[in-house]
Amino acid sequence: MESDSYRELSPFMSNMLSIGMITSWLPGGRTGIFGTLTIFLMGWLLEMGRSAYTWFSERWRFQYSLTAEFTEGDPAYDWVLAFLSKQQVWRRSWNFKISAKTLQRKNGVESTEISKGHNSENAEYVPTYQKPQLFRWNGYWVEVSKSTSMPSYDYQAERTVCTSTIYLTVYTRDVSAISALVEHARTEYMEVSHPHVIIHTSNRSYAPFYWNECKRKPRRSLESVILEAGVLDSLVSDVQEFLDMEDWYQTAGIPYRRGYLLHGPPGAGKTSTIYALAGELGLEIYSLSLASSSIDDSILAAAIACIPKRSIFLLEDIDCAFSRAEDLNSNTNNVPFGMYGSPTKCNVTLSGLLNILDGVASQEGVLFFATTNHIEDLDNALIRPGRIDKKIQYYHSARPQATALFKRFFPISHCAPESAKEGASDEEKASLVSSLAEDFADQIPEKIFTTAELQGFLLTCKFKPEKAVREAKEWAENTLKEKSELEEKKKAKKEKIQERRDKEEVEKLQSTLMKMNGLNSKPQRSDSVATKQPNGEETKTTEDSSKPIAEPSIARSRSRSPSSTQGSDNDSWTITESNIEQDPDRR
Ligand SMILES: Nc1ncnc2c1ncn2[C@@H]1O[C@H](COP(=O)(O)OP(=O)(O)OP(=O)(O)O)[C@@H](O)[C@H]1O
Repeated sequence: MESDSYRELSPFMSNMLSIGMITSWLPGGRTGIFGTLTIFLMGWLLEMGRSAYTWFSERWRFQYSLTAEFTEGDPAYDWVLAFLSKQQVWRRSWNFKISAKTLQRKNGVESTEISKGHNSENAEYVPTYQKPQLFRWNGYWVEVSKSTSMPSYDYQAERTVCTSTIYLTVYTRDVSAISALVEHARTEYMEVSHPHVIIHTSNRSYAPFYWNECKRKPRRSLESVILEAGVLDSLVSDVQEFLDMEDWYQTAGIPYRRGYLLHGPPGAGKTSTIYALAGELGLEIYSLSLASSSIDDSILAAAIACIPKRSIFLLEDIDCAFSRAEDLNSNTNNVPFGMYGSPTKCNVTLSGLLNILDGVASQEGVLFFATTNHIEDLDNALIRPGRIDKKIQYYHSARPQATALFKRFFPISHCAPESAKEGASDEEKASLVSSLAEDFADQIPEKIFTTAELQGFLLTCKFKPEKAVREAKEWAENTLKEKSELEEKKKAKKEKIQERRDKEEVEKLQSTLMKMNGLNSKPQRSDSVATKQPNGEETKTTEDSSKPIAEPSIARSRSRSPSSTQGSDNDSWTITESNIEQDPDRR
């Protein structure tokens, strides 16, 4: 800074000199070298004063202030944004970034405050803090400023990205002021976030990794997730116990983390459970999909390294990563992308994931949640205790779930059954809804439909419980029919694919054997002996030229893979070279 002032001095001096020269020759100006020198001296004194002020103020600032830096992507960045919004620093802001309100978290200021009664619910006002602003907090002067990195193009996300950094300068020598401010910011952030569940995701596929997407969803109550009795309570108390027992884990020398696997049919409520749990316990979710080809072991390790303590790390549909390889290999040529057997490729290796779960790359104090529709496809090593500590199975909807869902859809506060008598009390209406719920459950075959399917049907009968009961049977029959037709189609398609695979495999093996035969017959030709005929002509004879080339037999065998704990059978093709073996010359 000091040297900068001196560097600035020489152009300043030459400017003063030229101004002095010009003014001295203007009409009425003081002529001569004396006038020029006076102006030059005055300018020089002013500049020296300015430099001295800068020098002293910078030294003072350096010694009596502390600056904290918060970079976008780090959770503390969000805390500080929420804190600044609460401090109303934006009231002195010159710049706002305005965008349509979406689920995306942007830490905008309260729209009602900024718009003073105008309807601005649809827009989000985010102060940019591009110019430094000073405010008082807890008896300290604090200055906020922000810088944004040069834009770079993210090829994966196909858009230009910039990273912002917020600087908070607290004018004090007390370091604890900064930590108090950060803690205060975090508490306020939790308060602001309370009505929502915050879900962080990322589409960055290169270093430095950070969770660059943040969404908020309205909190979902635990009661709204309908599961078998006791399942949710036991999960919530398990998670709560884990969060309360950090000391015990440390004393016992056990890694402080816990893994949960939620498995069962799609639409049974696995994701809903995790969101409701996060809302109940005030935890943030960091979610990744291993189905994305941009994620590899190093990205996964970096991702988990940036997750703060007491958060949920969610890997959805974990089976997509390591299983179904057979399916994927089989038919990538002819099936459109996104359909059965689509060529999605996961770059995360099983050992990479195991390392993360084992703690080599994992973060202490993080709750790991994985969901899958196919637990049978998962490697046993992945789900052994220590990596997955609690497994929860989800089922198709049973009768109690169907009735509970019906009651949740038709609360008497929102709809009165048509069949209720005029002037019926709330109790009477409630008991009527309960009996309608039983009638509804009578129409629905047990453990066939998922809760999501039942929810889809009930949505077509909003505010009309009687209609739902009337139409349930027909809906169930039609849906079952559709399902079985779909299953048939899928089966036929699978068989076709399998047939084609078999054919290709046979052709491949046959051509390999033909080649082997060709190789085997070559040395025999070289064994051919040249014999001289009495007439002097040389003739070549091959030892077994008369023997027919044996056709290999190809048979399909089923072998049980020792690594497969689920006992899945592997189809494999073997070549039975019985006829080759019988013929020692062919070896
Ligand atoms: N047990 C349940 N209780 C309440 N709602 C449910 C339940 N199961 C499913 N739903 C509803 O069905 C929809 C899908 O549920 P959700 O995403 O939780 O299922 P999932 O098991 O995670 O499915 P997938 O395996 O496909 O991810 C949500 O709208 C949710 O409200």
